[in-house]
Amino acid sequence: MSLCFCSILKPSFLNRELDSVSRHRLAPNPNFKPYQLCNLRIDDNDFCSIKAVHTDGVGVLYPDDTVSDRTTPVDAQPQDQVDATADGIIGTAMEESHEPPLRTRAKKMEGKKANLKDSDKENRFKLRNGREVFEEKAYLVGVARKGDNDISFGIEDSLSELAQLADTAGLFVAGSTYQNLVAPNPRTYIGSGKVAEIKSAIQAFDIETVIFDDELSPGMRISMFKRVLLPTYISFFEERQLRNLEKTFGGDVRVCDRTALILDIFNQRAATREAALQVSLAQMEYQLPRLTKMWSHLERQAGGQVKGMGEKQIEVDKRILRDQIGALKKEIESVRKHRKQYRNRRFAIPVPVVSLVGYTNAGKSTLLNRLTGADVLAEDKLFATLDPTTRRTKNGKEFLLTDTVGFIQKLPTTLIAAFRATLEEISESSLLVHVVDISHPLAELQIDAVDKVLEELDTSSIPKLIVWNKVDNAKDPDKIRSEAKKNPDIVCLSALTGEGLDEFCNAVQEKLKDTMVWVEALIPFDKGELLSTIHHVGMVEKIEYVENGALVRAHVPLRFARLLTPMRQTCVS
Ligand SMILES: Nc1nc2c(ncn2[C@@H]2O[C@H](COP(=O)(O)OP(=O)(O)OP(=O)(O)O)[C@@H](O)[C@H]2O)c(=O)[nH]1
Ligand SMILES: [Mg+2]
Repeated sequence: MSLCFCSILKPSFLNRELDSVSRHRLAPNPNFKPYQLCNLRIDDNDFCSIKAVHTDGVGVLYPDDTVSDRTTPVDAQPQDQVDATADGIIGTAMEESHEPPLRTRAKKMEGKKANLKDSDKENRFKLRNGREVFEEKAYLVGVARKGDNDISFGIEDSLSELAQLADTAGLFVAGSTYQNLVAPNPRTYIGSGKVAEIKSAIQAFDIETVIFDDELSPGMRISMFKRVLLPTYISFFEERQLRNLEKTFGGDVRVCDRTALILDIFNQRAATREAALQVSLAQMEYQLPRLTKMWSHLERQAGGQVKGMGEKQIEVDKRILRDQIGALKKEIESVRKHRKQYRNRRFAIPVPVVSLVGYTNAGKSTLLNRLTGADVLAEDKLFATLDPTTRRTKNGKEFLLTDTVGFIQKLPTTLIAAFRATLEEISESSLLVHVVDISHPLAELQIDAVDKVLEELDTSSIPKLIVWNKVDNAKDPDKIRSEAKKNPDIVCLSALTGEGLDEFCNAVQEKLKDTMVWVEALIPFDKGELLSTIHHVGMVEKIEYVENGALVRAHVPLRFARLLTPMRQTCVS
């Protein structure tokens, strides 16, 4: 019987040990019914049935290829029993504990260990987040577009970034390859010769996962409408690269693409409920078009006796998935409302908000920690930060600094869409600080990639300041420093050593001043608290104490200036 990794909600493509942790976070609502499709086995060696758990019943495909009714009731099995029999894909309802049952993990690992040579055993299990995790071997594949004159990442750079992503996801990169093509092969992304070469590499290196640098086509049916309007479409059915490659590589080799890898990292790293919900939404939206034909194996296996069943099942799955997407969107909306209320409360005290944006690993969190004494995770891994953190700066003038999720080239649009709510922080800030890792050989391309995302987020009206970070790590720091001096919008610093931080704070103040309005107001003595707020949030030029109060000349945020209206004497904006 052929196996089908057809889990709708299989949250992690790679490190399954962490799956349950994330899924538990996704179940804050008891009415939020989880369901997965999973491969079950009855003994240690053989898969005996494919079981589909739905909200209204279970469909089971037995070894003799007969198909049960979908309304077969679910056997109430203890969680750990089911986990132990599933092929690494946990297939039952969520439980309260964040830890997968110890017995299950031990059993899964024992199985893997047993298949390894002694020399491999010690090296393949790594401690991650206090847990022993099996480190899968990955092989990376890319396509260099011939005649592509775009100023973008070269294939080798793109593959080395993919290797960093794989490392962040906890994979061991055993090798990589690429092919020069005018356009990716619609059936298999790469040519047949390359496919054969990768097959040999899979055997030679004992590869478990092959990762492609671009998003592989899921195999969507092209509608008649598109066919008529867009005759350049290659065929009636867009080829299914992912499934074709899986079939070709065969066995247990998993095929995934850059988007799936990024989603997996996000899934592992989502630390708050909002982030977990957003990642889950992105995963479902990524999965939806990939459900096509997933069930066609049922028709084949049933000898064509249940013609149309696969098609029907896809529709059912899609409907369920769409319902889940709808429910998730509602949950995200309610979390978002909460966040908005919090933001509004924050706005009541009109301290300017400065958002740190930039390419992943540029040093945003390190800068936030330096300036605010926060303790945000900052490490040499991609996508260390997923949730925005806002803190008040400690030195000199006050402003709120917000750390945000990093960007990357080829950022999946599903992810941008899912994180749009979080990224609202960016579009509502008074100033954007674009943090660049100036020591990175591809700094310029990274700047372009970030600018592209910022454009998508419609931030053109917000003033920007550019920070050239990691100057301590640059090949020629003096040259960088003198280059930066030539441009008033650029500050050169090192968040690690502290060099240039004062200049940075001054530059932020100058930029913020441009966003403020000039006021001259007479503050009565009994409104002393207004005077201290002006000191906090604005820039006071002069205070004169006169008979009936303090005459203040200052730059203040527009919202605060409105509060001062009754007391203003003259106003030049
Ligand atoms: N040499 C040097 N290293 C730095 C500097 N700033 C940050 N780093 C290092 O760069 C790595 C990434 O820093 P983070 O602050 O996590 O980067 P980030 O932009 O928040 O990354 P994401 O959250 O993944 O988007 C860490 O290992 C930091 O120690 C710097 O000024 N100099
Ligand atoms: Mg960060």
